[in-house]
Amino acid sequence: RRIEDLSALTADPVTKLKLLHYPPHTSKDVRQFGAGAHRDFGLLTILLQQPGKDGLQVFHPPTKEWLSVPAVEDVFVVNIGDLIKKWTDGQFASTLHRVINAVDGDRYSVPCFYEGDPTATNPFREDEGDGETVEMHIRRKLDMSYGM
Ligand SMILES: O=C(O)CCC(=O)C(=O)O
Ligand SMILES: [Fe+2]
Repeated sequence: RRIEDLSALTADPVTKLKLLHYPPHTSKDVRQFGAGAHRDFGLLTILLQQPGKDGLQVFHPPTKEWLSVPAVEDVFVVNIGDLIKKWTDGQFASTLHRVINAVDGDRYSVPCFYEGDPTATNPFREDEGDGETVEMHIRRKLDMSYGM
């Protein structure tokens, strides 16, 4: 499909900006994280980390290792979400990631979740796939995570 065909996806997008605060990590419990392992729901997440406050880790499936993503000044981390994974039949995989506030003191981060136009359906396929809209997808993911 042509790139212009993606315009339905970006016509009137829903974006969420979260301001996150992770207190110092004091727990000795290895099962505890600032944010447990998850994949973001939507299209793309653009994440600003506080410089020097490492803590974000992404899972690398080939080696089954968790890799640290350094928090570098003026650098954004871009995460692929579940919606892209679904719409590209897994060609672009959503990253499994988690946060542990490893450095002393508080950690702040600012993720921006770009979900796309809630009425859009799969723009990568002529037949629109299963017809699920962005809104239906996000609601389904919220239901699964929080029983909403
Ligand atoms: O705080 C971070 O670095 C990542 C936050 C995150 O993964 C999320 O809010 O979905
Ligand atoms: Fe996330």
